[in-house]
Parts: sequence; structure tokens; C-alpha cells
Amino acid sequence: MATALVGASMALGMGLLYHAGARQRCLFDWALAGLFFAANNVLSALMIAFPTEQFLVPGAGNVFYVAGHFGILAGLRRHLGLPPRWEAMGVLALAILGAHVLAPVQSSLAHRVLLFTPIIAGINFSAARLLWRQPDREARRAGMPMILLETCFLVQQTVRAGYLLAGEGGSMTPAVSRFLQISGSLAVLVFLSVAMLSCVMIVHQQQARALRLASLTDMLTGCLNRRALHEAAARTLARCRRDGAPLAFITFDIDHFKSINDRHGHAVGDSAIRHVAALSDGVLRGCGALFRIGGEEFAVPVAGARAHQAGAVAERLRALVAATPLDVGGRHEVRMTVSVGVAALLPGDAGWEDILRRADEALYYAKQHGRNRVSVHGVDVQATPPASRRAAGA
Ligand SMILES: Nc1nc2c(ncn2[C@@H]2O[C@H](COP(=O)(O)OP(=O)(O)OP(=O)(O)O)[C@@H](O)[C@H]2O)c(=O)[nH]1
Repeated sequence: MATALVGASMALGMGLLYHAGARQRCLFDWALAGLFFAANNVLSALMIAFPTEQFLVPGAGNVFYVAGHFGILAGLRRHLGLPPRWEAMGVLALAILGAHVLAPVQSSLAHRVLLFTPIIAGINFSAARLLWRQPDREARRAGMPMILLETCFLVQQTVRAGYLLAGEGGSMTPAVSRFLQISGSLAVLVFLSVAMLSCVMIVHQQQARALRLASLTDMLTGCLNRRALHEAAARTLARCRRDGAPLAFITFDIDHFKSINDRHGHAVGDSAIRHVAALSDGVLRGCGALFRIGGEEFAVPVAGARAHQAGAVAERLRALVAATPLDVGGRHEVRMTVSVGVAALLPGDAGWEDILRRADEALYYAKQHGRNRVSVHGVDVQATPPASRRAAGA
């Protein structure tokens, strides 16, 4: 009954977690798993209190037990974006009930053990393998308690099955038999308690990841935002310095954007920003990630590129935007241009902000000199010493 209560607690806990805002459908599968474990244990307790010859009762108990393990696997599958495959459990349930009609299964514990241990072990193995094969290391780390739990349970089941089979001939003492019975029940109780916590960990990690992603993503374009640039640019600069590789920044800004808003409305202005971001994404594929760092201003750190190489990419981007007007619902087109600034890492730079500042100076130069053009710092705009050197020299 204690195990039944833990199963019921698992069902309740998963349901409450869903309502508390986690809103992940895998919680339904895990709640069902808890209910199946609870049903299995209630049935076992009833069978001890009221022994019966009816084959359907132990058959249903075994179906509930397998369905409990299957529910955990189904939830994990759903969590990873795979179909939960409950229909396979339906087929399995019929097969298990059908097996209980057979006299050898009804009469012999060894046959039941031989039949069910591989099924449960297979489910445990599939669950552990699924979590282990996740490409995302952070997600795999969050799934580690569940991986260990499923593996330990698999080993425990196999060892226990081995003992039961060995003792079937009557060689097992009553003490060993009782130990196997109690340890089996305790193993399920511990399994359920740890499974509940492991499920919570998996859901929590996914939510934390989603929140983090949202805090780094620009809602309008889906590009990374300025906060993400701070993290990514510092990492990129450190890597380039370590490898002795060059690094350049491209920044660009839509020309006369205010007039697009004024003439066509804010919604078309939003579409224009999305349009330019999508075009840029295509040009920049393989060069570097696109960051939206202001209303209609974007930045791209290009690792491994010198100023003239980044300048060539910037020119392709400028030409594409100028040649590809935004189609507004098939009614009319909005032509746009961008001004682009490019700057490269200099030996005295204190941080990536120095490169971005020079790229911005180049962008300002492009705006001042007719717009719809690319300006490269050090070529079009004269180099100014970085802030740190100016401060040191002052
Ligand atoms: N639709 C829309 N407008 C935005 C958004 N963010 C900023 N803006 C507008 O973008 C305009 C930026 O205008 P300015 O910085 O004056 O520059 P501009 O008109 O593009 O002119 P230049 O940059 O000098 O070529 C402002 O009117 C902002 O209100 C946004 O997310 N959506």
C-alpha cells in the first residue's frame, strides 16, 4: 500500500506541476504512469488479502505494472518531441492478458518471470538510451538521474529474476524468498520516488532553457539580441585571440527607416525589419550569427575574417537588400537600402566593444556619405586609437 501511495503521489505531483505552469504534455504521461503503478500495487495488496484463482486479476496487475514503466518512457519520448506510442502499450496489454490465459503462465512463476522481465528491462533500457543519446549536453546532464535510475532498476530486475528462476525448483529458503519479495516491493517504491524527482528535474531544465533562450532572442525577427551579443562576442574574441585568428564586425542600419514607418505604418515597418533580417541571414550563413542590437540596427561578428573579407560580405548584403524590395501583401513594394560599417580587431583593443565602436563609426560615415554604401574603418574612416590606449596616453 505504501508503494501505491507513492504512485498516487506521483500522479498528483505531475498534475499539480502541469497546473502550476509547466504546461508540458509529458507530465500527463508521467501522471498516468503514477496511476498505473498505484493501481498495480492496490491490486497486489487485494490479491494478498483475498487470494483468487481468476487469471484476469494478476493479468491486470501485470498490465498496470508494465503500463507504469511504459508511461515513464512515453513521457520521455513526448518530452523529446517523439510520439509517445501509447497504442503500442494497448497491444502489449492485450498480449499480457492473453498470456495469462495460458496454463503454463498461470501455473509457473518461472514462466511469468521469463515473460515479463525482458519486457520491463526493454522499456527501462529504451528510456535510458533515449536520454543518453540527446545531443544537448545540458539536457543529458538533467536526464542523468533518470538514466541511472532506469539502468539500476534494469540490473535489479535481472538479478532478482535470476534468483527467482534459480529458486523455482524449491531450493530457495523461506527467508531468501521473503527477502526477494520485500526487496522487490522496496525497489519499486524507491524507483517511483526517484522517478518523480527525475521527471521534475527534466521539466525544470527544459523550462530554464526556454527562459534563457527567450531572454537572448529578439521577438520580432527571431535573431539573437544585444544581451546575447555580449556573451557571444566575448567568447568569439577570446577564441580568436587564443588561435591568433583575425576578427571583424559588420554593423548595418536600414536607411531612412523612420519614413517607412511614417508612410506605411508601424506594421509594415516591422515587416521591413523582418525582411532585412531574413535577407541578411541568407548572406551571412557560414560567416557569423546575426544580432539585432537596436530598432533597425544589426551586428555580425565574423570570426576568422580580415576587414576586406568582411567588407566583401557586407557589400553582398547591401546589394541584396537594395535589389530585393519588401512585398506588402501583393499590393505594393517597399524599397529599402542599408548603410554598413565594417571594422577589424586591432592589437591594442581592450575588448570586442572597441571593434563594435569602430564599426559604428564606419556606419556613421556611410550614413554621412550618401547611405546605401559600405564603409570600412581604417580605409574609408581614419583609424582612431582604442579607448583604452587613449586613456593610457592621456
Ligand atoms: N516599426 C518599427 N519601428 C521601429 C522599431 N524600433 C525602432 N523603430 C523606429 O525606427 C526609427 C529609427 O529612426 P532613426 O534612428 O531616426 O533613423 P532613420 O529614420 O532610419 O534614418 P537614418 O538611420 O539616419 O537613415 C524610429 O522612428 C523608431 O521609432 C520597431 O521594432 N518597429
